[in-house]
Amino acid sequence: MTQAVKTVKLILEDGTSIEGESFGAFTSAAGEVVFSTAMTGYPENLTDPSFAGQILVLTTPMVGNYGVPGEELYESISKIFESDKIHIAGLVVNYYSEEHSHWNAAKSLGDWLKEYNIPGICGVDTRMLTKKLRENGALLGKIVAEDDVPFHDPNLDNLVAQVSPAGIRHYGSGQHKIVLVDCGTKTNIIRCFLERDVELIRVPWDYDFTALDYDGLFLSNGPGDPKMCAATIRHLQKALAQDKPIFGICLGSQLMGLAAGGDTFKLKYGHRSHNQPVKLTGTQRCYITSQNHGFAVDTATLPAEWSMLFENLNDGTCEGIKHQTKPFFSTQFHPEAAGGPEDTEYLFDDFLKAVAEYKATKVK
Ligand SMILES: NC(=O)CC[C@H](N)C(=O)O
Repeated sequence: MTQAVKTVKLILEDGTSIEGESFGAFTSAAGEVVFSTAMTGYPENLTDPSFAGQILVLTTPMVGNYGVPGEELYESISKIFESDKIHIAGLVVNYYSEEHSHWNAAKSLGDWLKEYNIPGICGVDTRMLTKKLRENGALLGKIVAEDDVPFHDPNLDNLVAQVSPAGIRHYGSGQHKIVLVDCGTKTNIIRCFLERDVELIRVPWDYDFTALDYDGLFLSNGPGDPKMCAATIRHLQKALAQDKPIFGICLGSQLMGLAAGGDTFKLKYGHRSHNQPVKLTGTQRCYITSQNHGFAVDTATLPAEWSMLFENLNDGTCEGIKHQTKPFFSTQFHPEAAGGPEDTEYLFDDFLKAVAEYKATKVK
């Protein structure tokens, strides 16, 4: 039996109202409407905690055709997904394909969204919608099924506190003891460390890690406005006064900028795709990177001992920072990829090399 088509609306705060067809959960949800131009990677993107509170528009015209994999565990974390649930508030696509075919597909995208009570709307001209978001900047919006819901700006919430784990967890065994401050970490960051001779101590966003015995500090990605993470910034400031290597990704990069005394600002519509070009400062070397962020460090506000490490070649914004003399660096993009290109995964090796060097100087 074919299912009856259920109509839903995508309503934006500027008054735009677009009618489409429901897939996933038939429910209403509000959030910040953002777009991604990535052509693949919806299992990874939807489970990336950085997307919490956001209604995600995918510009690629057909979505769902490779289904969603089943869950498998690796070291007690997901082997496939970027966290243990879907984090987006809603999904907007042009053509949704319930029919799917892939060697590891276990269910359809619509059934997966239903499991987590997340609404999807299809039949939307997502490229027209993206042009609007590029002109106006990101807008608040809502997917409305039967009951209306108020608009809600997720950037006013402490989303990191909502997605960060409650307790400390240990993973792996290896030469280097790394503290990972989990502001909403993607599991591929954990996988990247565990493939590299590391004992990982994963702590909540507001945990005072400075008293722990560790060799290097890592700050994860995460949702929302980095200025909400006052506790992490406070602890990070203590770590910046020391010499142990520090590496931050995305939100982690923004937190390092803020802890160093710099400022962050909201980009007009953010960077979300798997093909963002960045240039390594001081070279002509370009890397193609995976990105998902709406805020950035304002390079002009960085104190003299810090500088821009990577620059976005589309809009010139800061894609990472580094300290002039200490082993502290960050990337605004995602070197762990998942999905996206793996070209910058070597940065995990650079960080661990800095950790090994730091330990060697300590022994002397
Ligand atoms: N992926 C991330 O860590 C995103 C960081 C931050 N929430 C932003 O949107 O800029």
